[in-house]
Amino acid sequence: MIGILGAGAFGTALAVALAANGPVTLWGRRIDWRGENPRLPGVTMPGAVTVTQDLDAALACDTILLALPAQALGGFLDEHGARLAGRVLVSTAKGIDLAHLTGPSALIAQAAPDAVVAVLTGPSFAADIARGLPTALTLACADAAAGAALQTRLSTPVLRLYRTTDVTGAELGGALKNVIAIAAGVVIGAGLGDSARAAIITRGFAEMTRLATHLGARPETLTGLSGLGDLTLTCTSAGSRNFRFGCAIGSGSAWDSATTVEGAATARALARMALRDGLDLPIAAMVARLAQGDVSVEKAMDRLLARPLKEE
Ligand SMILES: NC(=O)C1=CN([C@@H]2O[C@H](COP(=O)(O)OP(=O)(O)OC[C@H]3O[C@@H](n4cnc5c(N)ncnc54)[C@H](O)[C@@H]3O)[C@@H](O)[C@H]2O)C=CC1
Ligand SMILES: O=C(CO)COP(=O)(O)O
Repeated sequence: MIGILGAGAFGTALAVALAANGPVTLWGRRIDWRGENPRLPGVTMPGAVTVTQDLDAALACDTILLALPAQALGGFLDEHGARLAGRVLVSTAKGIDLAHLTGPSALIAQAAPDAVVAVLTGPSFAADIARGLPTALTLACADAAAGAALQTRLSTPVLRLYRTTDVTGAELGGALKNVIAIAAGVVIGAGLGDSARAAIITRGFAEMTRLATHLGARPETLTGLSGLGDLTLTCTSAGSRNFRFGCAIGSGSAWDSATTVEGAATARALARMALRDGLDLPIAAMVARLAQGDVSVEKAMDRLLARPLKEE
């Protein structure tokens, strides 16, 4: 049976989609809604989904999807990680943990060393998945046989999973694209135009590839759904919270800090990793400063444009 931890927009959307394959237990720490999750308005839960605040019910499942935000995952695992032993654990968070400078799969593997750890990522808005719109994702698992079994188990007629053993590449693609989506939003919010956005996407992709391959990812994973695919979606759609957050920075508009924006903390993590490893990640470093209000949009653009001219 499938359990999902985290009854936010994405956990709820996955529960709705996977209910097509059988019963699903969806756990949230505070379920103060019935029938329709306010984080996913207009979506009714199928009968095959049990929504619960009882963590034991979800932990009784053999396959568990962790749909908590990246910066919340470490705390959750500190408290409950030992109880995840022996399960198949699928991370869906798209971020780098600021405290440990690692992706969610490493945190999970550390908390539950004997578990099979996989990553589900790729271009997919929760609202699209919940509405049953066709979606293609990447399922990454270092254990090829376990990955193939999961691929079958988590695919539905409209949710098409492609598999890879490159967990590092798949996970980093999903985390890093959020940072570039903020940058793309800043460009659009500040009225700098579509040409500048295309430049940010392309140079951002170069940064993503530089860091991911440095950390052991296969370059071709970055050009797949989890990298280029998700980068394209989030840099071009107002459906993305990271992109909208960037737009708000660029236009000087207010932003609701309760909204999950994974790219802000991940940009800070990347800035630290760049320093640690001597890497050049100028867009990520600038996003980190913009997200914290440490630099104006004008200064950020001036600084990026004033960098020495170089080969592409
Ligand atoms: N919303 C989307 O379209 C997609 C989201 N994702 C990823 O899924 C992850 C979750 O995002 P969303 O569900 O959209 O966020 P959300 O903001 O809708 O929901 C987050 C949920 O996590 C819960 N939560 C936060 N801290 C917690 C803790 N310490 N213990 C237990 N529960 C906690 C919150 O109560 C909330 O229900 C993120 O990493 C995001 O990047 C991935 C693909 C698509
Ligand atoms: O990861 C996503 C789409 O693939 C969702 O993006 P946002 O978190 O920016 O809304």
